[in-house]
Amino acid sequence: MNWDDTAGTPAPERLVGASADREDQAVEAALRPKDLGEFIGQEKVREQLDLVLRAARARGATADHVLLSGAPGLGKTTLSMIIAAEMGAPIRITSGPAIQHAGDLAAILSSLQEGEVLFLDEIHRMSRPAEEMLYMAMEDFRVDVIVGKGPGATAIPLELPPFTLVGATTRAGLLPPPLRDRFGFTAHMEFYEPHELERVVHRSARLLDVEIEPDGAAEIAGRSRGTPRIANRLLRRVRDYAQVKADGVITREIAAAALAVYEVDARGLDRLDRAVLQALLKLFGGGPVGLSTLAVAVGEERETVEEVAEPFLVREGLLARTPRGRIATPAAWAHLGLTPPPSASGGATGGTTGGNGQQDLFGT
Ligand SMILES: Nc1ncnc2c1ncn2[C@@H]1O[C@H](COP(=O)(O)OP(=O)(O)OP(=O)(O)O)[C@@H](O)[C@H]1O
Ligand SMILES: [Mg+2]
Repeated sequence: MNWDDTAGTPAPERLVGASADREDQAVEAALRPKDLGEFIGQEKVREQLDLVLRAARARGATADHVLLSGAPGLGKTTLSMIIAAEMGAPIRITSGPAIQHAGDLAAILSSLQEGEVLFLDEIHRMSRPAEEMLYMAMEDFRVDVIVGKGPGATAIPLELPPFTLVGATTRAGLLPPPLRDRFGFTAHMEFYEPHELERVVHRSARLLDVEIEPDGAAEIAGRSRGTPRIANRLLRRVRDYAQVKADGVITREIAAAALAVYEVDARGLDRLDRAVLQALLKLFGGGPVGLSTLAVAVGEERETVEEVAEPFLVREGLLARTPRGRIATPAAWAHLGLTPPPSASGGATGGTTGGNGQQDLFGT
């Protein structure tokens, strides 16, 4: 299949995509660690959160509001549930987009029990009026409910029981400072190290009753882009393969063969990622080349290349965005097993073409 075939139709969820697809949602509940001890990695966050929660418990108080920030699939929802469990408190789950009006939020807040955890996912997508109501609720455990309209409208103050707000966002930078400041504790979730993902894979394999060898887990972990959700998803696909093609046991060979079928390479790049790199290297000598040109070369939308493929390539140090265009790094040549031409700039010493050095055939 050529990438062009999918143009105009919604792209299927990528095997290495970080957001949850339908299948993930169905199985994730079963794989979620239930307490801090079971939560793998994120040492700093765990240690800090453990102190915050222990101290609150010792005081017999409600825990401070917590903001969880980090990329999709790193464990924000999981951690919010752990916070409630550790506090022995019930949890109410909602999200920014679900709260369109301040009244929606008032209804939720006024029905909270004392000590309850309110998990507000995608908190950066809340409406402005709701956000302002939340400021007061977080700080003073009080909301003003507006009754009536126009000049006759009155604000009726409503006391709230103390609660813990756990906000989650993939875009901490988008939160207005007054909101960010009202959290007592902010946890920045990092991408996981391969050895941590190996533990995630072993743990999930145990829960799914799948037999896996340490090398098999390492193979899956190395292709999971630092993200537990992807590790769990790859594990499921490898399990299928092991059952159909072998005796069900996941070895390194089985994991590698299975993921080759799904075109996820040793570093976690999929077909689109590799198509972008290949075009950059083979057609444009490693760049610099404009985004639009690169997108045309792989038969994709500009946005797809920029938002779907590039972030991981940049994070992996395979591609760099420069004012003159996209360039490949030496690691990119090595990853695709290609030798850079002697003139390849790699971004270090200017381009190989005239003008601004950018090979932009179609304009940007
Ligand atoms: N530290 C961890 N240890 C073990 N499993 C984890 C860990 N973090 C996440 N997971 C697993 O990864 C999956 C995704 O985690 P979770 O849903 O909490 O991510 P998220 O940060 O809320 O993602 P999103 O931004 O898409 O909402 C869960 O099934 C969970 O089991
Ligand atoms: Mg989540």
